[in-house]
Amino acid sequence: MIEAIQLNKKFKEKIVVKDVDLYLDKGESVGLLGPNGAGKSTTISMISSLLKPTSGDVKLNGKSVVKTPADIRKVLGVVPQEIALYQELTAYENLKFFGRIYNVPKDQLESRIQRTLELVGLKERQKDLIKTFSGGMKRRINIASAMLHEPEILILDEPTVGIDPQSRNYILEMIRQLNQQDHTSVLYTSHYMEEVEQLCDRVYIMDHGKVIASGSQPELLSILSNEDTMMVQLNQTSNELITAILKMDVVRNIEETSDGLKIIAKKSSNIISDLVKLVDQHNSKIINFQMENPRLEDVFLHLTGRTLRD
Ligand SMILES: Nc1ncnc2c1ncn2[C@@H]1O[C@H](COP(=O)(O)OP(=O)(O)OP(=O)(O)O)[C@@H](O)[C@H]1O
Repeated sequence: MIEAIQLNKKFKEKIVVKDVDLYLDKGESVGLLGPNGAGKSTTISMISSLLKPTSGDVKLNGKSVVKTPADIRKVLGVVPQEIALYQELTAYENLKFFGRIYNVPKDQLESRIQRTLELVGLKERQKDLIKTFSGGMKRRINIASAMLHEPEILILDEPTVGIDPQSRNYILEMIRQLNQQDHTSVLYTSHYMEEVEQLCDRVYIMDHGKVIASGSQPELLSILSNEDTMMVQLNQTSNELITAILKMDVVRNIEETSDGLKIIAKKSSNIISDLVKLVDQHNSKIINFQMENPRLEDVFLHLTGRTLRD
């Protein structure tokens, strides 16, 4: 359906997106996961024809979007990172305005506004001014405005940043429904691993402007098939002990979390006994030990040596 081919973007001499290949098939939910500044927004701006690539192309059903941007705008709804609403107008008035911009036929505008308000759960608040809404509610109206022309494809740029957990869950559930029940294709950017894990069939992991890994979640997790992730709780810990664990041959990473030490190590049969000995030498004790299932965050760490939030 949509295909990005060798997309590149330079701002002055700075390369911000490099050789990005990406596709989104009909009905799919695809995630673009990467830390701040990875180039996600720039990539989707090029895909949605808002920004011209320095080189490369984007195709919609085989036809160049760069040459004929009008085609993609008809089938695409874009929810940008910034909330773009008129604060002094009501939710209803905002949607009416956006409906006209998106060329929604006049005789369908009213029913589409009511349907999208229902979708985002704000029908009861339609007569209230936007300035009285919480950040999460504004975001929901922003999503509604991108849905008025009933797009086949929805692109969302970090739609849950800076909003309360309740609105966040609401938005995630709403996007899931749009994808699974209405078969809207979704391209979702985020630096929250959990959201991408929850929503997306396939994932592109971006870092420093490049796609560093892509595939279904099981495919991406298989990158870690030679590693074990374990959560270890100690009765007491010290910097010396953490440094000593990190120095163990098989240990690749260690992170202090609220649940204990998260240790990533090369698969080995004697890691547990070696760990017990080391902990003992430092006059500490393991009070809980658990093998963890690897997650997308660990894939990113494995590939870059950093966490998504570094
Ligand atoms: N118009 C611009 N001119 C110059 N540099 C830019 C411009 N737009 C983006 N950049 C730079 O390009 C890099 C990628 O930015 P982009 O917004 O695409 O990243 P992102 O992954 O979406 O991150 P974020 O979540 O922080 O928006 C950043 O270093 C950013 O400063």
